[in-house]
Amino acid sequence: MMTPRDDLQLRTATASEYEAVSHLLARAFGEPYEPDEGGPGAGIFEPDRSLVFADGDRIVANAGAFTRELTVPGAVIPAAHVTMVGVLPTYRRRGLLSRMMHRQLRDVREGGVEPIALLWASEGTIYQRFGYGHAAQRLAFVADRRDITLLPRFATAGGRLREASLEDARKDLAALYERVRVTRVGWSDRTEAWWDYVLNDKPAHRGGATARHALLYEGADGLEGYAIWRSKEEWDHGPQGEVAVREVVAATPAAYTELWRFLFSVDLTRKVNFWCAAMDEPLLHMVTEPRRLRAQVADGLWVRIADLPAALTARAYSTPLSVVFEVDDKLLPENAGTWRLDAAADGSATCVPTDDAADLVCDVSDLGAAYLGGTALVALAAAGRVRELTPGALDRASVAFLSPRAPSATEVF
Ligand SMILES: CC(=O)SCCNC(=O)CCNC(=O)[C@H](O)C(C)(C)COP(=O)(O)OP(=O)(O)OC[C@H]1O[C@@H](n2cnc3c(N)ncnc32)[C@H](O)[C@@H]1OP(=O)(O)O
Repeated sequence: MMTPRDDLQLRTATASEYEAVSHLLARAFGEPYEPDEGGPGAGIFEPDRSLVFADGDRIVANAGAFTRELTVPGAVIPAAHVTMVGVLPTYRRRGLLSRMMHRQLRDVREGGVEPIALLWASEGTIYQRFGYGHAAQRLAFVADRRDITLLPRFATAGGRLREASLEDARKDLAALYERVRVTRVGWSDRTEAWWDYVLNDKPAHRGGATARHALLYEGADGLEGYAIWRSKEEWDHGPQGEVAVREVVAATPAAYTELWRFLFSVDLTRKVNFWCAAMDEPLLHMVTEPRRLRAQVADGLWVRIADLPAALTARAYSTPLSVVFEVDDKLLPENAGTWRLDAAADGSATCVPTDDAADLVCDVSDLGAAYLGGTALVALAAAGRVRELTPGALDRASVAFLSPRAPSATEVF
């Protein structure tokens, strides 16, 4: 590390500093800076949760958080959605990120409302040192649509597809998303300001593709699913266009089938690109040759337990469980120690300090990784991260922590 900048003071931002923070982030990410005064980014900015370092009148580092709900196994909970983290290139490796992360986690914990923090990492290597665990992987695929055939059992389901502009469809999209997101672990709530942000489709960001369209599927009882997508024209001895899928939200299997049947059949296109399919993506079970989806595993959500007993009792478990964890947490020592977690069949759970002998030994990042029910404790044990002291405890805890459907993430925040 270069000489630490202990002289710089950490403080929260003011509302008028949004552009200065955006400018800093553009520099840190190596992106062109685009003023967004009054734009969708400004609408979701939470200055009082934005921790900044200023050197004189220049903001040189920022770490923010959004106040949102997150669906976790069996519950919807408040969770700090950590975001907009950046340090100016000439201030890097002087400990500024570390100071922001320590303060942010302390604030989240002492706020007493959000038992966990979560984030998307620009690089996985950054956040594990602060106790984040990899909680939701995703699948990204770019398939040649000519290779993708639905199994014969997926005969046309009936219903109706219609296309609409994002603006016209917005109310319908929001209503359906709200219905579905509470059933999907890893999905966050969306206020009106969030819909402005999610549906923002600046021409400069389209890379030569069309505007985004909404594709809506209606069954006998009304709207059952939608997709947001765009296409890009390309020619090379014939049509080579691409369909880029932003999100697919379906309340019924019929909606899911018909939306994807359409997306895999757009005239003059060859490639279908979807970057945030779930690890248990249904398409893998719907097509004749799953291999041809060419799906690749990528990281998605990283979770940090801020308040261990609050977090472990906020979610539900797949089976009743009684287990004693010995947990290490260097950054938030209140989480460290030996805890008994009891989960009952009715979904309630208690988590209290105990003097009983531990069944399992782990780091707080392992509980973060397991929190959404997508990373099995048994896999973390195989990796040498979780240690079993009582035979059988690992399997029992592992099964209880798992979520029936894999957690997934719909949007980078
Ligand atoms: C949730 C989000 O917003 S993700 C976006 C994160 N931001 C970016 O990727 C933008 C570009 N990068 C940056 O702005 C900065 O390099 C940051 C924010 C990643 C790191 O900020 P810094 O102030 O340099 O971090 P800091 O000096 O506190 O480093 C802490 C430790 O992490 C390590 N570290 C920090 N960033 C990285 C990295 N990108 N790769 C590897 N190690 C890293 C440092 O080497 C240091 O290790 P040490 O404790 O063993 O010495």
